[in-house]
Amino acid sequence: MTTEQTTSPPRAGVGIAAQGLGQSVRGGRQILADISLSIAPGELVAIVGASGAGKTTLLEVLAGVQHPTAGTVTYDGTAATGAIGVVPQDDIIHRELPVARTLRYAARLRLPSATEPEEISDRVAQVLAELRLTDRAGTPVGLLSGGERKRASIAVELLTRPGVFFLDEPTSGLDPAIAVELLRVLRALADTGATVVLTTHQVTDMDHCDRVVVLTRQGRLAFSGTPAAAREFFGLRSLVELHLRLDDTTRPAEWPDRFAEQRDADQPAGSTTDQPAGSTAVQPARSTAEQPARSTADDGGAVPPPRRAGRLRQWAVLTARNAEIVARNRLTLAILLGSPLMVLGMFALLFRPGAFEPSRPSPTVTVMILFWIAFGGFFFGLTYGLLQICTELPILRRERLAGVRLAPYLLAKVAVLLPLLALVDLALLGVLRGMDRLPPVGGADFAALYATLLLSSAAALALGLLCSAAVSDAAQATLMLPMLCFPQVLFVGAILPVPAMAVGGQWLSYAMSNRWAFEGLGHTAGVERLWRDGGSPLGPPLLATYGDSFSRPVWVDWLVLGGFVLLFLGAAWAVLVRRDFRRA
Ligand SMILES: Nc1ncnc2c1ncn2[C@@H]1O[C@H](COP(=O)(O)OP(=O)(O)OP(=O)(O)O)[C@@H](O)[C@H]1O
Repeated sequence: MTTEQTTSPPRAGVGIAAQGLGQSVRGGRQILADISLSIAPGELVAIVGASGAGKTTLLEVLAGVQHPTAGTVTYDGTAATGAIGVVPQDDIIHRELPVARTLRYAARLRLPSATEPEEISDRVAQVLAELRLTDRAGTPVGLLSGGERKRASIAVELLTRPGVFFLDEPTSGLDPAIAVELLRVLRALADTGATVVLTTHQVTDMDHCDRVVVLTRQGRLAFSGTPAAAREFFGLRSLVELHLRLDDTTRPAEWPDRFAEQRDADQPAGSTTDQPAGSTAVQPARSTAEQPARSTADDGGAVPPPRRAGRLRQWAVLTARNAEIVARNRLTLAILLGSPLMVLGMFALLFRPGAFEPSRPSPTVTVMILFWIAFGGFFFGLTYGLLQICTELPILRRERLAGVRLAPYLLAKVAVLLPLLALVDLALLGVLRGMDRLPPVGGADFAALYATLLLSSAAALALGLLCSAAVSDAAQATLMLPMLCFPQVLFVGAILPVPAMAVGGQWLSYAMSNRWAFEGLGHTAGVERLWRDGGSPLGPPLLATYGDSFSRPVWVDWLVLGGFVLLFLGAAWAVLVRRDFRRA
């Protein structure tokens, strides 16, 4: 670890007051009960308790990430949080990008659109120095050590210079020396005026903090005050024995009751948020005189909401970041482009040339060629989209909290994946056309075939994004694949013509984007004329079974496919909105 000097401009810390907090989950189980406490600006605070005691829940409620079922949280006396930094437990930043690039994208997403590039560079350099990561700036996040990754994760939130940080188990999984180093970084942050609240399992972390908030297994407040006061309150020489002491009672409610009694005795009537004797000595990390310029809330006004980048800027930044992630992940790129090329090779091996030859056409082969091209476009689009969101839900959650909007997020996915699909679709049609697996259509008709296929891929991409938004992980998304593909094979009208389907099937076929792609391709490829007038006796009877499938003008198919694109994207947006990244 380097020991370079850090520049830590003063911050406006935020005082937090919680009153009567309760949190219940589905089924009525209460995770937190009647928690009242106050945290002064510039304090470094550890929330401790046994596993499952509700530490993360309390942290998220204090941060405004979860809404409590009872009680209130105020920040400098107001309900508005202002700028806060939330650093989740998992290392949830993209692993492919170097640290400095990650911070640059994060800064462009989080800072107002008008921020000059030089200012962003300065801010990134400052934060790298502050978290002692300058010499790791060019290293991909995935290659950092655990402690460095944690600091990189904190650095992301530091960019906006928030007055309060919430960190969920920042020291978990770190070796003791690295954990101490990280706590020093957090101490330094608090010393610049920021309020820092963290959860921890490590009792040794407590001694680095100004205040410890102790929860019982039942999610009740057993204590809030200085580490020294905690030792006195629990009758311990060292806080190492705290967990044993908490469980060392036949009556679990004993500690919260004692704490409440002591607090009531020490506080003026009506006050329930302060500490008992011994803990009232807790001061902000800096005295009032030392406090840096405070937010307007100090003067009785509301903490101003954080300004953030506009939608267009967010879309541009997310698009650039997605493109860089894809470009840096060579294997992913090879799979994205390589698997369609393999399918193309299979088509070339499967289908003989000349099926569209007017003097001796092969009507059944033409159906299959058109169907499989349509299905190929659908399948590539679907698989491109299916893993996009579910594999980065924690990242999205974190970025939502930092003000990233869902429409730019979704459209940035489309902006990177659609050009790749356009390449693949062009290769598919161009190669098959060059190998005489398609009719020798002119430029305009080729463009029409391409437009149909690309729209079909776009609809499938949007469907993939929708499903990816709806599931919880990659395994669920993969399990959806057959469910999504089978109907797009069975109800398209290629294997069984639409007029030959049962009524239910006919209705269902309207909802299959692949049907419209298949029929649009057939119309442009001149299937109707070829079967009716070509030199195959199979043609006219086959055409009769397909009814008017290929007679519709192709723009109708385009309209329907365009409608599917909008419908699926809109639904993906709505699903993400409903997911409610703030747990209720
Ligand atoms: N949304 C939820 N639905 C149901 N139960 C939940 C939900 N969120 C948390 N819980 C439960 O509430 C309890 C407290 O969870 P929480 O994650 O806050 O505990 P914790 O003290 O941070 O635990 P750990 O130290 O193991 O991370 C746990 O038993 C957890 O299973």
